Amino acid sequence: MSLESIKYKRGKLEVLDQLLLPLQTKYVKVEGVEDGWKVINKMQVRGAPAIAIVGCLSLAVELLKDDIEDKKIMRQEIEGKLNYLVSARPTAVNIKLAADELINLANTLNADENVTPNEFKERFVISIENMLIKDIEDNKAIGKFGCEAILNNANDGSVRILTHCNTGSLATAGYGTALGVIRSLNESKKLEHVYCTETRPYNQGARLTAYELVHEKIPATLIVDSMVSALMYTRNITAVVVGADRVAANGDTANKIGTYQIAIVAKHHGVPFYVAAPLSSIDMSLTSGDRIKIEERPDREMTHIGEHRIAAPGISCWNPSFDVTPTNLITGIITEKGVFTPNQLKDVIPKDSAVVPKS
Ligand SMILES: CSC[C@H]1O[C@H](OP(=O)(O)O)[C@H](O)[C@@H]1O
Repeated sequence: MSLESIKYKRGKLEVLDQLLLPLQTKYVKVEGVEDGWKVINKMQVRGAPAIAIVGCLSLAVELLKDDIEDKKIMRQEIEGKLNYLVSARPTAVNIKLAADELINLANTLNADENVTPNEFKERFVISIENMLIKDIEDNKAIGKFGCEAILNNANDGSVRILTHCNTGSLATAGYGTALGVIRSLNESKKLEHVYCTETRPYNQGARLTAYELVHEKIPATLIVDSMVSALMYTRNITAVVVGADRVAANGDTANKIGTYQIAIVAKHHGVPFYVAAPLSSIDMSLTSGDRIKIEERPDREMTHIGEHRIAAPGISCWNPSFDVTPTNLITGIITEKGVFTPNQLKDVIPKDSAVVPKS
């Protein structure tokens, strides 16, 4: 068993092939941006933060192999390759924000006459490598703040949490976002039980979240997506914690398909609903969630499990990979800077952030 989704050392990148989990642990080499695009698009690696990190590391690996000596050409190559990587999956914003920041860095390094081509390459690659470290630091902070927020609102000593999809070490550089909150609750000895949804059709919950929870001996039960209402009716769920692929400026949140209906059920039962996401998942350039592009995935992901067909041949399918939960259903957004209500986001994002619309 391995929870290390990304294996990297300078010049060498491998990703855990999550299509084969939980039965097979196999790492796939990523030797450049073509490989990076493919492993992201095929969902061999997935999860908004992991997509950004693997995409950018694939560029770092390729850049170190190039013998380009002209900074202007290097800058142009970098911009083109980053835009290509962003096209692998449209909904998660993390890779777009990372690309914007790296293009800004490349422009700065290119314009600085005191920076040699080798210094350009070295500083650019270090900037990407730092993403691995920062992501884990951010996730630990998200875990801490989320744990505190949930325990502050819990009446009895122990808590019962529902989560959807996979937001753990397999979706990030490590520790996880919503699953990071669950790990922090477990470390606080206040976690009574976790319920994770199967998360059809890719089954991130049954195949990945269950895998992480069993691996760390966290008390958990797998439920079918359609059981969420019955679970809240029969069990005293303390809170729901989910991840995010793109949070709009007003707090509307795009996350794995099924999140929206969980939020509706949570509202009906008076269960607090939290989104756990780093600031790099917040897109301040979008005023609301109805402007978030929702990826539609191949029918086969619904009609088959592996090679085995489970749906009648000839039936048409609709397979959006995400839905948008409106801000009025969200109790709080747990970030590495603290927990905020949706309408506080505009005060949290740094004014010089790449995504703050320039007035
Ligand atoms: C911290 S991962 C965020 C997000 O990404 C997952 O989607 P996918 O498995 O399709 O990449 C899911 O929506 C998680 O909540």
